[in-house]
Amino acid sequence: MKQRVVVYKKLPEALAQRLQSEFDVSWFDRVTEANRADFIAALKTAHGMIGASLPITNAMLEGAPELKIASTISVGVDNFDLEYFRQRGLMLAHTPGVLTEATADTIFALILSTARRVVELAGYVKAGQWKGSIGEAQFGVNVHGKTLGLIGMGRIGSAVARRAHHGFGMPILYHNTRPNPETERELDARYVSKEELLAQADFVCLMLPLTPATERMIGAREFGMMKRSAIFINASRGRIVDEAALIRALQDKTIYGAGLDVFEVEPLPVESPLLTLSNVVALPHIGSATHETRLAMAELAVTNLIAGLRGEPVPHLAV
Ligand SMILES: NC(=O)C1=CN([C@@H]2O[C@H](COP(=O)(O)OP(=O)(O)OC[C@H]3O[C@@H](n4cnc5c(N)ncnc54)[C@H](OP(=O)(O)O)[C@@H]3O)[C@@H](O)[C@H]2O)C=CC1
Ligand SMILES: O=CC(=O)O
Repeated sequence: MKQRVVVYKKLPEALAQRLQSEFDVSWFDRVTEANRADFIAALKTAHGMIGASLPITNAMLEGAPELKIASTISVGVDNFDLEYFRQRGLMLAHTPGVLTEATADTIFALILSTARRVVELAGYVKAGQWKGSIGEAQFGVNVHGKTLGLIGMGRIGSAVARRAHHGFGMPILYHNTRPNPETERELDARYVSKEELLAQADFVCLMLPLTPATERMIGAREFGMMKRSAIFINASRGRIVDEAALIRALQDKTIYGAGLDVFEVEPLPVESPLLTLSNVVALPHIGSATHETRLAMAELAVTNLIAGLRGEPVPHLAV
């Protein structure tokens, strides 16, 4: 008998066929309130599941006694309770590496567009407000030569630092759980405490996983420690930041601006004050969203899933 798989994100046709040829598959392009009960019912007999962008609760998995592996099409694994996976002996696979460069590109887009007010001023042109030569009211701030502070210098953080160091001559400060001497040598980066980083950096960029230790790691106290000219960049997870404190810091001009790809609640509610602030660039969680990268992520996630179900070594296990 074929093993059963539940897919909860639309997959490219070739990958869908790869799964279909080997497994008995239940397909959900995405899970909504309308089909949530069907999704949970499908899990009851599933051996494997693959998808993204959906919090998978322990209650959903309690009803899935045959489950061996969940394969997420993301590097972040915060949609799962890792301790539950460990206790049940379930595998959780993810997609590190293949999205590193695309996500670093997005972060650099946020750095540049926030500092140079690209989105705001493109809107000014489109609105027909460009009537004469621009003046100080439209000036931004330099990126080249400014200090980049990275909280989280892992795969993506290092790729951002490489762009900053080699392309923009930016001195790099970083803060991890521990120093990384190799990265320091390669990028001439300096390991500092979180407090020193917040006080010194012109751009404070978060590139961390969301974990119990990082949840709400940045709040009013931390914004208060940043330079008034600092630009805050977050493309890791919204819940690492106290969003109400961020909004206050931006409204009060405690900091200069923010470039954000992630939010406490996604999609960002249309009534969020963040959308009314001209010193904010807000993106719809597009860190890895290029055709090439999303395909590579889906391919890796399918490879992880198939390996797990065949009892072979899984290339990228988070648990
Ligand atoms: N916006 C988007 O679309 C995307 C967002 N992401 C997010 O980015 C995150 C990072 O991805 P990636 O770079 O591949 O992950 P890595 O594991 O390579 O890097 C994470 C870094 O965070 C550091 N870190 C973890 N916990 C702490 C802590 N408590 N204090 C200080 N530093 C800490 C780690 O330091 P150490 O090595 O010392 O443990 C590590 O250097 C993902 O988990 C995901 O949430 C990823 C892709 C796309
Ligand atoms: O947010 C995206 C991820 O891959 O994690």
